[in-house]
Amino acid sequence: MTASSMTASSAATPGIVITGASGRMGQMLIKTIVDHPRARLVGAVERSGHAWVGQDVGIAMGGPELGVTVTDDAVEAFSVAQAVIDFTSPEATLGFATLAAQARAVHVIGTTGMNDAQISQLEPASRHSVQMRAGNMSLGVNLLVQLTKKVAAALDEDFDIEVIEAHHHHKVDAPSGTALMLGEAAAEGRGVTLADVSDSGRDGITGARKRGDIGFSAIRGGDIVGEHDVLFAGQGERIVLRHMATDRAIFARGAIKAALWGQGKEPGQYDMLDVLGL
Ligand SMILES: NC(=O)C1=CN([C@@H]2O[C@H](COP(=O)(O)OP(=O)(O)OC[C@H]3O[C@@H](n4cnc5c(N)ncnc54)[C@H](OP(=O)(O)O)[C@@H]3O)[C@@H](O)[C@H]2O)C=CC1
Ligand SMILES: O=C(O)C1=N[C@H](C(=O)O)C[C@H](O)C1
Repeated sequence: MTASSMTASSAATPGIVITGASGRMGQMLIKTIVDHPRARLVGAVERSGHAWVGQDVGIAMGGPELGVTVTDDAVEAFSVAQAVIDFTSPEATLGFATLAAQARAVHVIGTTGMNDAQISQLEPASRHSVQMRAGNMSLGVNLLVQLTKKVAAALDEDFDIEVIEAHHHHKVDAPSGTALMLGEAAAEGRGVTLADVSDSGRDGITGARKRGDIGFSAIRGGDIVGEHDVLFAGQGERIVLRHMATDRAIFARGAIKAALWGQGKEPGQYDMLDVLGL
């Protein structure tokens, strides 16, 4: 849909499709959109063969009927959408990027664990539609990103920077998308490239810590929603910047904010700092 062909209703309350509808974030997004005054749920996508396909998504979630049937036909679902919110897997997100671009729908990407090649493959789609990607959609983490940049810029390499993250035992990628955002921010503040100084997955006789490195550690356990510390460890003092998520609704609210923010914007790649104006 072009900006000029948008109906008054779609402009006021954009229609949103959720991919990975049965997932932890998929379900949280659906619940959050249903209660949102400025967004409408117009589609729920799951992969072919999933038990939810063909069922009303509200019923599948164990609640009241929502009038939206789960489909495995993303092309059809996206054709009536002004935005697609996508928290799935890297492979799925690459496919959805192309389809969202064809539908000229804003593509909000929460999926983490994408490698550099996969991130590059997203670019062609962003020439045709707005793409908003962030490893964390919460206001708090995006504020922490800015604080991390500032603190890293103020301190020299006498302070060792470590990013420590903890997540639930289902999480499949490490370091988390958020940890990487924080690492990038620390590197930017210090005026270095993260790839040159990143140190993750320490195990065994690793040798002493290299001055200037930015380290990553990952904890996985239970139902931890997401916790991130940025530690600046000096001689005789330590500074810790911390964010603790206790409810996935913070990510869902951020994603919906991004879907609304993207309406009528020029095609291109954006992040949550753009959305929040930070
Ligand atoms: N940016 C942010 O703020 C946040 C990002 N995330 C990220 O979002 C992603 C999803 O997290 P979460 O909801 O916990 O994960 P879940 O495993 O609970 O959900 C993932 C969903 O995506 C679907 N999916 C996965 N692969 C494919 C595929 N190839 N084709 C179609 N559907 C697919 C799954 O379907 P099936 O069950 O059939 O596999 C499932 O419905 C992760 O990358 C996570 O790190 C999470 C929270 C916040
Ligand atoms: O998988 C999750 O759950 C989360 N993933 C994101 C990440 O990788 O940082 C955001 C949040 O921490 C929850």
